[in-house]
Amino acid sequence: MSHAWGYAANNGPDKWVDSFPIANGPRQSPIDIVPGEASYDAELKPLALKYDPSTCLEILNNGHSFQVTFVDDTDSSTLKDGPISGTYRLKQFHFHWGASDDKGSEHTVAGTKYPAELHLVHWNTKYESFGKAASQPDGLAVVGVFLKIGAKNASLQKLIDAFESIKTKGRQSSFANFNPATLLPGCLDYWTYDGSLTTPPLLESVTWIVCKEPISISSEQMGKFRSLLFSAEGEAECCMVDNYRPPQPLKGRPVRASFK
Ligand SMILES: O[B-]1(O)OCc2ccc(NC(=S)NCc3ccccc3)cc21
Ligand SMILES: [Zn+2]
Repeated sequence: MSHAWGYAANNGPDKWVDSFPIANGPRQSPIDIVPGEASYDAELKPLALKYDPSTCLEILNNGHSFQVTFVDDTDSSTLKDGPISGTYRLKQFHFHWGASDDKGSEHTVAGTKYPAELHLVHWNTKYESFGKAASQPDGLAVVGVFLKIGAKNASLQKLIDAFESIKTKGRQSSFANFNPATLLPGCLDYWTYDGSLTTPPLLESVTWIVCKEPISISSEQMGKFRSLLFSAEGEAECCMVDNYRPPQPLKGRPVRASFK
């Protein structure tokens, strides 16, 4: 596509294949997770997540979502065990959400859409950088967490309190001492499968780890997510909503469960 990719009718998920043919590849994400068809694997280990809040660097609006980025030059914030081998470093986390509470997540569970989904992005330290890892079949591991409407979430509120400084595309501000572990559900049971980035370049380098248990977000907090803008300052305002790719064909891939 001549213009940058996005989520509108003229540059959205159905158009991405024009510039990124891998969009029709064999291991694309997200998928619809059908619990009854996932196979319990007793060899799957519990997730070993170790996050150091001092590695938190900044919060930014990249025009597709808002993202919190981390210093990833040491093994201070890592993911180990679970379905992966070796050490993966936390690079960033971001969210996908809908214009209304009946949609917004990328993964779905037996067809059920959640209002939002968190992605914690980690890269395999057997490669020298995120960029190098992102092109390798075992390069990335992303923990997905569903959000459901309920009680106000104090941890999400810390992110929301920074939104006025990143309302428009390209804006960023320093963001320190945030512990991503406070965004995880109490139970870390998960489904896992081999997939891809869900945004261009759609690279097929992601071991997906999708938590069964959602975290809560209040309706008011969801409204604040929807007050961010896809558009840059001075452009016609375009609310940042529906920044999710719909489920893609499973193409025979196994989905394993860490729980019975
Ligand atoms: O599918 B996701 O939305 O969730 C998981 C995830 C991880 C990363 C991205 N995209 C990034 S970091 N692009 C920049 C980039 C991509 C590739 C090489 C360098 C730089 C999107 C998603
Ligand atoms: Zn994502």
